Amino acid sequence: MEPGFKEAFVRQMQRLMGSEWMELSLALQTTVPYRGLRLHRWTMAANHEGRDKLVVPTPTYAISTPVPMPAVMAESLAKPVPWMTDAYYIPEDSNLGKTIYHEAGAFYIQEPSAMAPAVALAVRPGERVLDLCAAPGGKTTALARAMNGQGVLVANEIHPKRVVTLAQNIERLGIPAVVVNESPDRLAQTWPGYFDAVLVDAPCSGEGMFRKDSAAREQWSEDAPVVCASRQKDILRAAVRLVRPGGRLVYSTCTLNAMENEQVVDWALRELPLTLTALPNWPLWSDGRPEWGNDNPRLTLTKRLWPHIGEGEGHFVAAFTVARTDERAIAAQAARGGTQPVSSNKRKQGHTDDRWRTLAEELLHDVPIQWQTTVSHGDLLFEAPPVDLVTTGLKVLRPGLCLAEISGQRLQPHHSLAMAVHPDLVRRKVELDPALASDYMAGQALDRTVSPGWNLLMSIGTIPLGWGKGVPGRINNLYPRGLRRQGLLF
Ligand SMILES: C[S@@+](CC[C@H](N)C(=O)[O-])C[C@H]1O[C@@H](n2cnc3c(N)ncnc32)[C@H](O)[C@@H]1O
Repeated sequence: MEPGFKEAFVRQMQRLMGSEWMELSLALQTTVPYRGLRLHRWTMAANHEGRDKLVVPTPTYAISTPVPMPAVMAESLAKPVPWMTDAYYIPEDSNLGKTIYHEAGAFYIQEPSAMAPAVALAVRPGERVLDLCAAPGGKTTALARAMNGQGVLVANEIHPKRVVTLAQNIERLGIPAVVVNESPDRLAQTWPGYFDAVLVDAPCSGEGMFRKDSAAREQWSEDAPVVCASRQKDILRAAVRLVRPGGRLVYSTCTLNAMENEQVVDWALRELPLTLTALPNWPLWSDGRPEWGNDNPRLTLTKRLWPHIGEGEGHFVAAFTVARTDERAIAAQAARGGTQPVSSNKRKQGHTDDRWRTLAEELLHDVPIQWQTTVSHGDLLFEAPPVDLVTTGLKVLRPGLCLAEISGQRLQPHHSLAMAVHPDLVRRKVELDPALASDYMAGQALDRTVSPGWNLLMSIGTIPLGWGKGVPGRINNLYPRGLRRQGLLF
């Protein structure tokens, strides 16, 4: 038996792949896993520079305007990931994850093959998009980048602990998403046919991660693919109901197992109102195998990344169009105005909170329409959810961007607002050099003289880091205690 693999796994792969298993096995055991990152607040593209501020009104969210990556960082990113814009391979021992730039959401570290499902969903600004199995948020954050801060993005995670991590990543990357903690079935009952595009990055037996994750190898059992396939079908049944007629659904896994890949897709094509659509010809990805899924010839439209062939870990992706759905979905589509893009500033009517209005006017040159009223949730004030998204009765962690929090008698701007707001909207900013930014993220007060009493957006270049407050002789540090780290690199 090959070291590190369970016997039943080896038997299963030999049965499936024949002699090719030897190549895969060798690659899994003798080559290093691929690592990558996606630029998020940064871009390598030159065309984001020099927007004409007289013509283009300042967008509400920073995410709408990625900024050019510093040349010195760009030099270390030599090899692009071919299937994703602004994504690069990084060395296995890269310490970019320990830098101030990572903590500020300039990029997201993600295994390259895992970038493909968000590309496959091909979302556009203004769409209504759901990431149904979203934690820790790798794909949600890519979807948000593609949506440019426009439309409705909902990130759902069923697991109560994992949804907290999801919300933290969404905050760090400055994303104005709705975050929910529900079962797919409950969402399907509440939002029939609401979304233009739904991503199902399904829980799976994780065989594609065996090279990089010894825990995945140890946790695998012979039953896992059977249990996972049954769960995947349940999730897909619900997911289909969430998509508008004619909308898109992407199904992905990080397993090699045919039972969870080709066989689930073959089942979905027979049981659900779905047709497969072609994916781009990503370099070194292979077609799905019809012989592993009931000889269904359409399965060549699905894609696999094999760790012994492609430049990434194991992944499977299938893209569907939803042909028709139930009557509730058709009625819901008519009610929301067909396939029209949704305007991000069309929000439910929240409360007009005088304290928030005063704070917002003090902080911002111009208070965007969607922040003029708020909804409250305990001590927190949020932007109201999109106008046509029903959230009553759901476990909603974040109905939208968190704007402010009540602290004693006072209202303070929330860290999420600092991370999401477009810096050009903010009245008072303090730009830090990298060394000072590292001190700030460690929680130190900064020795600078500014007018006392002001809330200040601290930033590195134009990338926001958090709030500070002017007091005589220094800037008090409002970076959240739970996020502080000593010795971040720069
Ligand atoms: C592959 S992970 C998602 C990774 C994520 N999309 C990303 O890119 O960071 C699958 C997720 O599905 C969740 N999950 C597990 N069982 C589920 C179920 N029955 N319904 C929906 N989601 C489930 C898991 O908690 C896990 O967070």
